[in-house]
Amino acid sequence: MKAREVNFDGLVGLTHHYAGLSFGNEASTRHRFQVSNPKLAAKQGLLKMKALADAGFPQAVIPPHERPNVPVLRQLGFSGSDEQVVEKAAAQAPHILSSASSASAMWVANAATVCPSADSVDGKVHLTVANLNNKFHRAIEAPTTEALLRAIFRDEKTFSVHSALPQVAMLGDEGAANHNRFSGDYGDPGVQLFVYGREEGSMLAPTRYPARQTLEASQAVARLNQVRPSQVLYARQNPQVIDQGVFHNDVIAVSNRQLLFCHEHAFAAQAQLLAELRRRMPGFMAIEVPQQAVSVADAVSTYLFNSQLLSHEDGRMVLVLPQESQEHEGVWRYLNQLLAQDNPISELKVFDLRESMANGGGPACLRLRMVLTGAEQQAVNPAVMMNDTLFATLNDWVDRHYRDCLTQDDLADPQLLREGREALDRLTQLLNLGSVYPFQR
Ligand SMILES: NCCC[C@H](NC(=O)CCC(=O)O)C(=O)O
Repeated sequence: MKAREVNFDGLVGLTHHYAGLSFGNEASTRHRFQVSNPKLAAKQGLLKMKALADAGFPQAVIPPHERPNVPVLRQLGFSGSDEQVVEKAAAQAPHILSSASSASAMWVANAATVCPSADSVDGKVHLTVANLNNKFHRAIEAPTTEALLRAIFRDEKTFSVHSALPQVAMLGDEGAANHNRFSGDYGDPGVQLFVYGREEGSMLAPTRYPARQTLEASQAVARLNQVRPSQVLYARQNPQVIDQGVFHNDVIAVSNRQLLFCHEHAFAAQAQLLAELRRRMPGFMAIEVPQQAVSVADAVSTYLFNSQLLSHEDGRMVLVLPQESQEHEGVWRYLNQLLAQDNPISELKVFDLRESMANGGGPACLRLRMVLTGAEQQAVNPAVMMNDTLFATLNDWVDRHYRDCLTQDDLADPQLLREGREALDRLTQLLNLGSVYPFQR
């Protein structure tokens, strides 16, 4: 069986809410304190997974994390019973409770960086968990992400899961959202492009918003993942677009096989980067969208580039987009021109992901892509693979356990903590994960 790309999507957690936690992510800031609908959010994500699985793209699911994160609240000095810990945090530091309750683990493009076996020195599939150091609510994801990935990629002969880098700013790592892999067939050796926003000691950095990914982190991830040095390339993000809200590279660029679809202002020294890719990757093609056709601001508000580029077996590509890019006249016009032109993109698929989008997470943020050979696919915990049965099971699970309305004040409710644990305990059984959450240990 040929190697395929399998997309692992994050399942939205029960405490999905809008807290404005991500400075530099304009959607997050704009929707602060709005009322969220966790049930709808989870269902919107499940519908995307199911539709793509039905269209023939291998699809799997990664579960949410335990929230509120009581161990982290204890680490910050809140004490007593679990309920008292939550109650005290709500009274004394509601923003901390919000961070400890964020469902941000749903954006699994930031869970890890993946190296397929075709690119690694030891021939294993490598995953390095991201430390997400730039934001407190995201930095706390790493330990549970690691436990979940180990429960899904259990077979140590096939997979190698690496812990997150040390939690310091110099090693800020945001995972696959800043990583592109180019290849011929998926199973061919590829070129891995690591994109970073800043480098220790360098003044070349954005001034308004933070650059989350560092070169030092990217280099460490490439080492841990055993990417053959001849197959690695590093490129700096254009700091000016970071300052316009492009907090991850996947907000301004997406790639698949030999194709890079990006904005003309995505990278610093873009012309040199594209020349290098052309030199290294036979058949490389770039579609650079000019500012004149789609401005950076419109790219950020519609998430045109936070799309998924997926290959059908016959080589045709589908662009999976959020509804916001269909609703924008200019962006939609551009997309239809793109379809008519000579390039591999032959189809657009549009999804309503509004709940996630309002926190700055589009179709690409919600998935971690992995190139796997047939044997490697067999080695994945089969219970996480999306199919009719799992889709029905998870929808039913969501119906039973999720609320359809959540505000900041609700986070203080000790009942929410109990609901979450009950639901996740059930989920670990449904997905055959064993004990992965702190409350289960
Ligand atoms: N890849 C998309 C990630 C989106 C994520 N948003 C958030 O965490 C917003 C959470 C809030 O503001 O409630 C982030 O910025 O890392």
